[in-house]
Amino acid sequence: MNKSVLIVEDEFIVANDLRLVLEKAGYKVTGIAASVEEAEAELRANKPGIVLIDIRLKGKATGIDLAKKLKSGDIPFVYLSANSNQKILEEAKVTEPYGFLVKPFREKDLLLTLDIARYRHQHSLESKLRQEESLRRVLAETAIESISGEQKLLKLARAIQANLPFDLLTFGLRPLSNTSFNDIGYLRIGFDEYQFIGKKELMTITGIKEAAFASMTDEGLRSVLFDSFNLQSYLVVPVTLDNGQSVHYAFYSRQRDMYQNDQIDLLGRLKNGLTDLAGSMTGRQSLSAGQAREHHHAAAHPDFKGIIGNHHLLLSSLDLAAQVAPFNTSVLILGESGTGKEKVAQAIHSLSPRKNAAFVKLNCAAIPATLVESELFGHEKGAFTGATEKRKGKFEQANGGTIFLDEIGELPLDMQVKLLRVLQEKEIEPVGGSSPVKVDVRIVAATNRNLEKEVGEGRFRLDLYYRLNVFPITLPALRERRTDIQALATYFAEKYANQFNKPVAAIGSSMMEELVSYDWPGNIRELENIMEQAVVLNNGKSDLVLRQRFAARAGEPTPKVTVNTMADVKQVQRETEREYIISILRKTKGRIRGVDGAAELLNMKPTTLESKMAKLDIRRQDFTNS
Ligand SMILES: Nc1ncnc2c1ncn2[C@@H]1O[C@H](COP(=O)(O)OP(=O)(O)OP(=O)(O)O)[C@@H](O)[C@H]1O
Repeated sequence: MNKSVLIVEDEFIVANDLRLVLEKAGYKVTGIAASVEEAEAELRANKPGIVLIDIRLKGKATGIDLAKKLKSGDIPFVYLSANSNQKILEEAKVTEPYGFLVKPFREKDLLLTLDIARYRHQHSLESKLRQEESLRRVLAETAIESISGEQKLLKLARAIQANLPFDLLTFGLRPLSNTSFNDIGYLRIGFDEYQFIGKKELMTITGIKEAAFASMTDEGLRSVLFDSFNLQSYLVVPVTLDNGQSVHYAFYSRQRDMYQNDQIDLLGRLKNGLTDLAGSMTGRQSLSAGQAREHHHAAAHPDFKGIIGNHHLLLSSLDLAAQVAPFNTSVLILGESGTGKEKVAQAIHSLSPRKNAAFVKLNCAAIPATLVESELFGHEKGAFTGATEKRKGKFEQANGGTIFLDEIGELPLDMQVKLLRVLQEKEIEPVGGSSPVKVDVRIVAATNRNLEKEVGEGRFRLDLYYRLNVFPITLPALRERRTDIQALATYFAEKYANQFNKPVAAIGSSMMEELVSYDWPGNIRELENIMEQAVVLNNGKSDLVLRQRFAARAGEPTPKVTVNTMADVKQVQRETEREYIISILRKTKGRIRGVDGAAELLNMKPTTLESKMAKLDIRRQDFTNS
């Protein structure tokens, strides 16, 4: 990106000061505008590398209005504001700024913010360009491959998903023919799994009768698809073939307002490739040639193995993870506790070229503030009392690999400054060390806090927030993807049955109903614990059942006294499990092994029971005389 800046600021003295600072630092100032109109005129004359925008300006339009226009023109911008209240931060956030400076700011903050903004823009642009390039290649290769139209559409579906997310992709000649309906499509059913939808499948799923196709209109078909597949938005790309025929690709999503200018522009740039592909699909190989169909039910993407679920919100997050994985870009994973942030961080590592190096985790909330620095950066022998030996910190352990900084919102402010330095300089300073050490580490951070709020309240540095927020991925709460609960519960039931060497029991229907309607404040971790407990307590002959009723019902506020935190959930489970094992041990008078021993009654291996008892603080001898 070129080092030119447009300043949009209505206070002349401030604007002039900015100009002097920027010019001294080697930037070219293309102009100073006091209002949105003036800024637009400046932009027409000169396209700057970056724009500094004051939020409140002369005239009716605000800096936020200008930002929206800059965003669609892909010009990066940084806000300047005298006020950092949360409401303004939230409004500004919607426009996805590259930085935010709170007045008054120091010269060095200004230059740092511009540096970060340029870095972010360059990285997001680079990865976008690389992806588009590879997509264009796939289109060209698929167009000349001699495979069926259905297989071609499947290839397109897989390749384009990350750039243009969809839940259903259809393809067909237009206008709809009343003699031969030959639309084909793919429904996304897993991360990399698609189900073919042809006329037959459509009739089965939607209940449309053969006769209805004769008078089917485009709108009629769309409304059937919307109802049957629970769709909320769509985008159609019409292309015209050499012979004058018109063909429509249609992308449908379960998310509202999924398709914006970005995607329309992308499709515009891909139009030639899509036209060639459409030509090859409607030409030699007819669409309904009846060739062997690839009903694609393959296992999910290998690197997302163990991440169960196919709700569209989860799949969108995994798309982002797959998209960013190959690059060194920092990633910020957001989501409530127990939603799978660490799992996704690991997947990003194993999908990256760093996969053979270390993945090192540090939970910023779990170490005392005084030890964070030496945990992260290591220390020299004698650096502080107790430092009897030189020790490598997490950054050095992760060299060449990935560091996962969990609960980044808990990092003390002085450590935030040091972390920012590592991000910029790519070097660390061990505690008590005299010289910095170069490290090559990719950072994936996670938090369940609202970082904007933390910034607004002065607990999290704005510059670090922007640097980490280069690529945010938000994981949905379990209650937002209830359709995945059954698959997850079954997965955990099998996992723990195998682990405890017990037969896999079915989940009783009333238990499943409760699981699906519960609000899951502890998300997947809570579900996993509940399933583990149900398996442990199962007698191996009947279905799994819930041992206690949930505290929080769907739609009802979580009662304060019972289960509020993960720790509460664990405590309740621990106690129930403990009570149950104790009741069995009372019956067997402390006998664990043999016929009618506690292990047999609980249908678990005696050694498993013994380790459970140790974990739950239960002593066998307490029951031998009772
Ligand atoms: N989609 C998934 N499929 C199967 N298991 C999952 C999935 N997501 C998470 N888990 C499991 O749920 C538990 C919690 O996940 P994880 O530790 O990744 O959550 P987290 O968001 O990092 O939690 P926290 O914020 O509390 O650190 C783990 O045991 C993990 O293996």
